[in-house]
Amino acid sequence: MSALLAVDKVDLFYGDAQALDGVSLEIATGEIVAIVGANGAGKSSLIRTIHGIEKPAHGSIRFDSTDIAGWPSFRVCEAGIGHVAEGRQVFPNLSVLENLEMGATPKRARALEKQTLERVFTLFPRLSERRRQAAGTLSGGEQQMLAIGRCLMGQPRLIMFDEPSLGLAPTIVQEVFRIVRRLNEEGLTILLVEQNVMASLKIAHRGYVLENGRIELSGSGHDLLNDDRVRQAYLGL
Ligand SMILES: Nc1ncnc2c1ncn2[C@@H]1O[C@H](COP(=O)(O)OP(=O)(O)OP(=O)(O)O)[C@@H](O)[C@H]1O
Repeated sequence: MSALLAVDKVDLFYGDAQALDGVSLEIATGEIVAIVGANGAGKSSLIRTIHGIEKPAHGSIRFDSTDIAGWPSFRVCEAGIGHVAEGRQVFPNLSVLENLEMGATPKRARALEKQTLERVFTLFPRLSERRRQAAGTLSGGEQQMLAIGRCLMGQPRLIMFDEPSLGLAPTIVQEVFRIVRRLNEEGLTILLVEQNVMASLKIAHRGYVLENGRIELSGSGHDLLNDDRVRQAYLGL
């Protein structure tokens, strides 16, 4: 397996507190990989470290064979890693269209802006209908679609989703998972952090279980769904 992203022995500290402890994982081109873990296990910290928001104390993060550990976020983004952050981070006073345009910051994305915008509007017709509307007046589900659309505008090769279904109604949650799967079918590689463990392992090719900042278990989505420890701790079965 040739890894698109390879995280190797990454340690992250907040002051004296260690949030990631020797974390290693790989994602191959074309995979959906899920990260599962309890509140505070370090899932967001992992995504934020890959994205250059947090700086690891040790370890390497190789994307397409280049070590990007410690790079600032804009360079990580330029390299082709997109991040749909927790909590639907849209600019509430800007229109849908302006929010989308702001996503096209990497150089190669600017050149393709028109085509990508059409792709986003095909994927999310509601955003097209509401392109002049202020983002802050969209429903929660529409804001999540906008956050995903804005990320796509940056032409990423890998998208990291941090809790994309958090706080959304069940039908919208299904829609979010459908979109994640569709993006993957269209060729995007995906790292998915979700509190909806059942749904995320169902669509994931592989998954990792993170506990107290350490990877404790890994396997195919199917094997993890059938693992007694996962079933007890995360599925309440
Ligand atoms: N900016 C910060 N400063 C200090 N400690 C932090 C900071 N961000 C996170 N932590 C701590 O690091 C640990 C991991 O937090 P993180 O948010 O990565 O976990 P998580 O698995 O994403 O949890 P959740 O599912 O609740 O979002 C927690 O103990 C948290 O309190």
